[in-house]
Amino acid sequence: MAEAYPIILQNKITTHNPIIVVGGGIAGVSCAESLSVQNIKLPILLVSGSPVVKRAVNIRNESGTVLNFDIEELSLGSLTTEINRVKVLYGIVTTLIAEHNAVTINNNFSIRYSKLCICTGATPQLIGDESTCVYGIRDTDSVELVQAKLRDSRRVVIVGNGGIALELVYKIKGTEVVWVIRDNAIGSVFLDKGAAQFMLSEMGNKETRNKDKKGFRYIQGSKGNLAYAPGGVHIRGSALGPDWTDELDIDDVLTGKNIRIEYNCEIKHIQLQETNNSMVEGYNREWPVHVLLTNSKIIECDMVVSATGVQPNVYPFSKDSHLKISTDGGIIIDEEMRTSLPNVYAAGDACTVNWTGSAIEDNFWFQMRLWTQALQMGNYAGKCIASHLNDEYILQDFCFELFTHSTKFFGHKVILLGNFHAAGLDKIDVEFLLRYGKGDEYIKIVLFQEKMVGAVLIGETGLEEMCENLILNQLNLTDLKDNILNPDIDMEGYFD
Ligand SMILES: Cc1cc2nc3c(=O)[nH]c(=O)nc-3n(C[C@H](O)[C@H](O)[C@H](O)COP(=O)(O)OP(=O)(O)OC[C@H]3O[C@@H](n4cnc5c(N)ncnc54)[C@H](O)[C@@H]3O)c2cc1C
Ligand SMILES: NC(=O)C1=CN([C@@H]2O[C@H](COP(=O)(O)OP(=O)(O)OC[C@H]3O[C@@H](n4cnc5c(N)ncnc54)[C@H](OP(=O)(O)O)[C@@H]3O)[C@@H](O)[C@H]2O)C=CC1
Repeated sequence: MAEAYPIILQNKITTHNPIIVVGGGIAGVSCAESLSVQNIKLPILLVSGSPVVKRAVNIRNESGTVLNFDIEELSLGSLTTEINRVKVLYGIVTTLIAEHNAVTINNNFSIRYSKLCICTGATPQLIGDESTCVYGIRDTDSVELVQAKLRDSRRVVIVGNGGIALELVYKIKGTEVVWVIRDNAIGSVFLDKGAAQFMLSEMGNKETRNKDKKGFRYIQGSKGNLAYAPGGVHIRGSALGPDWTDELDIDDVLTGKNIRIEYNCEIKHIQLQETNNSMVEGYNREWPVHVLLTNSKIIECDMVVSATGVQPNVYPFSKDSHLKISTDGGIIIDEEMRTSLPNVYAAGDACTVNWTGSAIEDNFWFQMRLWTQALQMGNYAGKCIASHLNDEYILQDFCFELFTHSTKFFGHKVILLGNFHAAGLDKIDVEFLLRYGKGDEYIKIVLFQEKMVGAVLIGETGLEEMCENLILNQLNLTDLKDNILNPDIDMEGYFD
């Protein structure tokens, strides 16, 4: 292998082998930034396959651990002035030659590294391609393409039920949308059925049926939880077990918004008008694309947007058979961001964490491919690399103790904390506390064995700090849970 890829030391860059960071996304740039302030003498080289890089700026804490920041796009060249000590190279890493601690750039020349950090992100995992009128969204170019296509479209089919679909469905105006999801509620990657109902009732014109009392929702259960409405009206319900949302009925809420949701199905086949074989009799040639769903319906449309998740970019690194790849396609990393290859690290969407500790036990962090995690992982990878070079002990960063995500869906602020999905918990020991103010807020707190393990906070709830403290300190809430969401009691003040 070494013969096939002769190694040329890039003496122009350094007489020592640099630390090479591959990828100009948030993970790569934050890794380079983090390395630039560590106590290390080695040069730092950022290799990016794109001339435009992304950097997190104006980083601010919404509460102890909930982060928010803006994303700045800048030219690769300007990074050298923005980040001290970092050199840049516009090129694509085409081979990893781990036995020589080297990477090949553009199949042309190779550079040895002291340490390598792979931050190559992910690519949309699409159900088709442009030849079948299927489009995906990942970067600025793809957004522009989809926007342009949408402008000329009368009807679009959106498939997928995660972040992109949620944002797109909300934003599209003037084009009819048929949203195809394989679940029985929208936004299942981030939202439970109650939150989905909250979002839909915001968007649709139709009132939800006979479920609201004085502006708040009361859910029947069997354990005696409280559901509160803003303004202090409260009623005692009973247990909000994990299946409480099964009672909700959200069909057709979007009638009148030019959005139709096809639940519990997938796309089976896409047929273009040029094809002579029509799927069924009565094939309508007015529409260029005919989409056959697994529920046997046929949707006539102009285009399909596939918002169906991402696949980590691990090629060309995965050509090395010693690099362990997870079943989800990411490069497996340990607690100190190391891959299975010596001196090789990974961060951001490209990696898959293999850490012990889970939301079910005493750690409330889990991986999701998100901006915040790309930033935190890149930053921490820089610290890990420096500590290994200096032979120092490193404590895992605090940010990996609690999952936090701050975003906006359907125009509402959404904060997700800890095990907000109540994933993997024994149903018998789970309770939900709920506060629901129509159009205002939706709060769901997940208790497990009387302790808070997760929270969904939609709207301006002001509860993020209290919730994150209660999740982290695992206080027994048996005596407090009935009041924790009572808007008339200042629980934040109580815990101070
Ligand atoms: C449409 C959309 C909206 C999103 N919205 C949100 C949101 O609201 N909130 C949120 O938290 N997350 C959001 N995300 C997810 C978030 O964008 C990603 O999790 C994050 O940007 C990943 O950063 P990264 O640095 O790991 O990868 P990327 O940003 O994908 O960067 C990878 C970089 O590696 C480079 N590269 C790849 N291969 C090579 C190679 N072989 N050689 C050299 N360079 C290479 C690429 O050119 C690129 O510069 C969204 C994602 C999408 C697609
Ligand atoms: N505001 C935010 O936080 C945002 C975050 N993002 C992030 O960007 C990345 C890309 O977003 P997105 O593409 O929405 O990915 P997500 O991972 O968020 O969602 C993918 C969705 O597609 C579904 N899906 C996958 N394959 C198929 C298929 N063949 N047919 C039908 N449905 C399918 C999944 O269903 P199932 O769950 O059943 O597998 C899931 O609902 C993600 O990392 C996401 O977290 C994107 C936009 C906004």
